[in-house]
Amino acid sequence: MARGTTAMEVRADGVAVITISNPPVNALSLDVIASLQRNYAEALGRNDVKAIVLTGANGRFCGGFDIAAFGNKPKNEKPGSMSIDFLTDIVEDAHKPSVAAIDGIALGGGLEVAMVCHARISTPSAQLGLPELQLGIIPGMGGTQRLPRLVGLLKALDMMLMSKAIKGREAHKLGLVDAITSANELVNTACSWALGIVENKKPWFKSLHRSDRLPDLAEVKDVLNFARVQAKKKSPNVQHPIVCIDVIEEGIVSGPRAGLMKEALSGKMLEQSQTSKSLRHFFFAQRATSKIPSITNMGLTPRKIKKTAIVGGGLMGSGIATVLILNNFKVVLKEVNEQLLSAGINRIKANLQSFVRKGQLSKEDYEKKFSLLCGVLDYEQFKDTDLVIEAVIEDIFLKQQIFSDLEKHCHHNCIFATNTSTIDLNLIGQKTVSQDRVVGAHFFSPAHVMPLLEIVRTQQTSSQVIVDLLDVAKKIRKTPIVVGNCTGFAVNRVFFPYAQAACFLVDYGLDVYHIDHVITQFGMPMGPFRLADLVGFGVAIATRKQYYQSYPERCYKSMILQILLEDNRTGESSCKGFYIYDDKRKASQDPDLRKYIEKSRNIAGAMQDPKLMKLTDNDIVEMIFFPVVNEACRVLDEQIALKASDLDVASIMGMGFPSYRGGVMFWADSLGAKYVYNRLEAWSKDYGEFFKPCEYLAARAHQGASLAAKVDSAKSRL
Ligand SMILES: C[C@H](O)CC(=O)SCCNC(=O)CCNC(=O)[C@H](O)C(C)(C)COP(=O)(O)OP(=O)(O)OC[C@H]1O[C@@H](n2cnc3c(N)ncnc32)[C@H](O)[C@@H]1OP(=O)(O)O
Repeated sequence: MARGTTAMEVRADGVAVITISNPPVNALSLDVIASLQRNYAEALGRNDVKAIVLTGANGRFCGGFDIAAFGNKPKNEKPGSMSIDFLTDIVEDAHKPSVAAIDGIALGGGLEVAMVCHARISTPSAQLGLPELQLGIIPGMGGTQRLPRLVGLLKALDMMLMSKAIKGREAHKLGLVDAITSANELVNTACSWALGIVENKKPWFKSLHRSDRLPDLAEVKDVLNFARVQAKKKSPNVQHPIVCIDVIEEGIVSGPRAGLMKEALSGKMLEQSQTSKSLRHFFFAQRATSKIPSITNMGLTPRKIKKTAIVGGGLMGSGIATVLILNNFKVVLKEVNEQLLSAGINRIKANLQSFVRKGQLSKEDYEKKFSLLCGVLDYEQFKDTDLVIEAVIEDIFLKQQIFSDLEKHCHHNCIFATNTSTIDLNLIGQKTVSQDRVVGAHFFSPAHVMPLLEIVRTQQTSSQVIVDLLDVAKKIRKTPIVVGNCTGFAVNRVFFPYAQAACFLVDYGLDVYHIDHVITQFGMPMGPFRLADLVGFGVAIATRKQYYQSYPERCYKSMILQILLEDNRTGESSCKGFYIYDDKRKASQDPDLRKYIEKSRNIAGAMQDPKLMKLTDNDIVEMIFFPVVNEACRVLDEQIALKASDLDVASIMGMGFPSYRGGVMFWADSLGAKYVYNRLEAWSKDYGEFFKPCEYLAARAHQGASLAAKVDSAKSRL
């Protein structure tokens, strides 16, 4: 079956309107492109056609090249056949003008095709941008050449390197679109404009030949060199931002046709890169998380959540309240006394103000959002809430008490969610009879910033409650992953061996700061020891205990955190942990750390291991992350997570795993299950159970299958 098409209608006034139709975003699939080429050939050949208007069906111009089709392009495709031979030589150089009529979105290839047209008309709210760098590629179809010529070099760099879209109104001010009109008038306005070009009443611009908005060559060099330095600083492990800058430079220095050719050749090379494969995987993986078999395909519609409540105004509770009011939910915040309540409300104010400072919230909106919040000390206001999120400390008895109180004060459809990060939900809901309404809503700290929401269901949680929470996640702009119930759920559980592996290496002779350096070079926002400082040793030790209890056979029990804590080094909050911190929270290495490490090594009875002392940086990365991959395999085997790609999304959005490696499972698959298995197996012989590969991994290694391959034998916990 064809993936989309275009349709052409020739109007009585002589304008051929070509409409791209490929739901849901009118992506340029290979079928759409072939159909567009046929329509153009016909329109240019017909005597009754004076001009062409290009538009998209159902209020969406075009979401760009079909991302799923990258792997399907003909292998021997001539470089530039689309961007030069068709778009430039046929469409832009045609003897009949084309006008793009843009509503909804014009992204990537969508905007590129629009820029080839001789004018663009847009609705004020349409989104225009070249977000290709997010996919590990550069704008193709002439995007690198035409955008700087239409909006100027600085703005074009900002839009491309940051993958930033702009609205129609701003695009008009910048000159990227020629006129703004309503959606109803769009096609008619575009047709009149096209006829205006034919009659010489409107200019016949060819974007590729404009140079009036480009700076002189010396300035171009300066601007691009500065952009290169910034790009290397921001993303040292990827090459495509630098390639993008080089391609832009080629077009300005050697002329746009040379630029187009370099763009085509570089684009082809980047498409095949591991970075692009990883980022494309991440794109689809994010969209797949909310498709839950036997839940989201059962015809259930989400109930309307009007009023929410949070129990506990600490760091997590106030962060969750912030994200809810920011997205227009009414929030009742409950605390146990005036002092804690006002501390919670002040935290929410500070969170909102940080959005105002960044220009993401106007002062007026600040007041509007803040008015959605109501602080309380009892449950009186809970009677008409539709969703309660408990966010108190990790104390099972306290949580049980709160859940039985909720049952007394809330209506019988209210959802009872807990933000616990580790405690078994069955225990939390044990004292209620409403276990079908008990669910985990695990936000990541800071909740108003981190993009992931882990939705935890027990065997009793109703499908309706999951559908409701998925809808809330969408409304508060979080990516949800739905997981089963166990200690640590999916995200924290998968990552518990991360810190333990790092402590193991330190006990056996490696340097804390070297490990953190290697892990940040790999692409994590911070190393495991810097992260432990940030989380705080009190919390880290408490959660570690839960893992020791639940998974004793595969925990590495280092004493280092305990030893530091005993000397009042609690992490960043006390300005002393593995690092020392100045009053601006800047971390520096501490030579004194050595004495604590020595103590930990003595307790562990660990000797400097000559083999470990020879580890390369790559070995260190693998020794820290392969146990994580191993635990992820167990989580999949037990069907705590439904698919490997959910764990990829979770590792990127919850733990900061580099997106350009595709997530922890995709990365492991790029190395091969067999390789991961063999290394873990060898380490487990030398260093014990902590590294022992699980059955799921062993089976895949032996079968030569990928870690993402479906599991048949697993026992579901969902
Ligand atoms: C040659 C060129 O230079 C190369 C390119 O053009 S590369 C592509 C550049 N374009 C992009 O990066 C845009 C990517 N898409 C998006 O940002 C967003 O999907 C959007 C803003 C267009 C729409 O967002 P939203 O309404 O929230 O819908 P969203 O859930 O993201 O997408 C709807 C569906 O369209 C699919 N989709 C979106 N853009 C797509 C694309 N360019 N290709 C293929 N599928 C796409 C999604 O996978 C999703 O599929 P599903 O329903 O089966 O899960």
